[in-house]
Amino acid sequence: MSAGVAPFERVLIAGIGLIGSSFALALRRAGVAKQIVAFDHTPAHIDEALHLGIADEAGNDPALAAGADLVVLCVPVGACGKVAAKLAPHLSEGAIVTDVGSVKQAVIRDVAPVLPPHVHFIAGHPIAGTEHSGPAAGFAELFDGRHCILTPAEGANPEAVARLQTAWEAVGSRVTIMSAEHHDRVLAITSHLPHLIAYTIVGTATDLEEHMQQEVIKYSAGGFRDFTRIAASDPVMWRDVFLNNREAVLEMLGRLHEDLGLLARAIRIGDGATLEEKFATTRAIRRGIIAAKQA
Ligand SMILES: NC(=O)C1=CN([C@@H]2O[C@H](COP(=O)(O)OP(=O)(O)OC[C@H]3O[C@@H](n4cnc5c(N)ncnc54)[C@H](O)[C@@H]3O)[C@@H](O)[C@H]2O)C=CC1
Ligand SMILES: O=C(O)C(=O)Cc1ccc(O)cc1
Repeated sequence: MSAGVAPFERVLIAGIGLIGSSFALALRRAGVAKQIVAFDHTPAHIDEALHLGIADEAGNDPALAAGADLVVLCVPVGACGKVAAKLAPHLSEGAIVTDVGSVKQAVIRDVAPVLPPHVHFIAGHPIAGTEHSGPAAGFAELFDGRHCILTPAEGANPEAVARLQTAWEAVGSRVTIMSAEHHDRVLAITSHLPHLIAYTIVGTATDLEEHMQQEVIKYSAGGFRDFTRIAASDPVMWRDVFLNNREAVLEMLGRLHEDLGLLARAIRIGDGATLEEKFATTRAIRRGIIAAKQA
């Protein structure tokens, strides 16, 4: 049991994929959930969650939410509103409802209005994941040492926010609280745009003629390999991220276009000083990230 954290009686994970199953396993590891139940619409995921011992009960009946004091929406961003509406009639008085979606303003827009007034909705996003999906991809250590951002609405119940924060800390995360708008702008540049670039570059390479494709695979130990890992991420999840964080992603994409234009010009006119200066700056940023991780 995690020191000082009162366990939840019944935790409902709605969407027992990579993040849902990892959270369930991490809660178990921390001993902060007496009972874990899974709600999902994929029969194979329900079976796997039971078979792998991720959940004590699992099914596609929204009444599974009855009696839960913590409900975690772990479905793609575009499905959060629909799933919350299904669970809503079964939610207990005082339950904390949260989510793990990669976009926050759209989830809050879709979920908050469909919930009854007797629950506490606090949106959240663990900054931890992989390119894999489904219950079998989950692991208890996923959130260890990783950030988790909570974006409570103004006027959210402070005890509920604190309780949710202790749950994320119990599973190993470092919690930060910020506005949903700020979250969406920060994640647009740090996560959403990098995924868009990876999907694009792998797609562009694949469009090249057959003999080049073989060479792409053969020499993919270079930087391209990292892009292929990211570009293997779940298509539905990422479709929903881009459709639901449209404004911030398009703003960052515009800035990227401008910077790419400057680099293209420097290459065309042989301006080595500009290229070197740019690359020296980005190297310092990378080293700063590594140093901050080690601190
Ligand atoms: N994959 C990643 O690296 C990260 C994902 N996230 C967020 O976590 C959420 C879940 O992502 P993953 O766990 O990666 O996805 P996943 O594809 O592994 O799991 C999603 C689960 O939700 C179920 N589901 C989908 N729509 C449903 C519906 N309408 N009703 C009931 N069940 C439904 C699916 O059957 C599946 O079991 C997404 O919102 C994503 O933005 C957050 C951080 C990292
Ligand atoms: O696998 C990777 O490199 C990731 O970037 C994982 C990830 C994907 C989506 C998120 O919202 C947060 C983390």
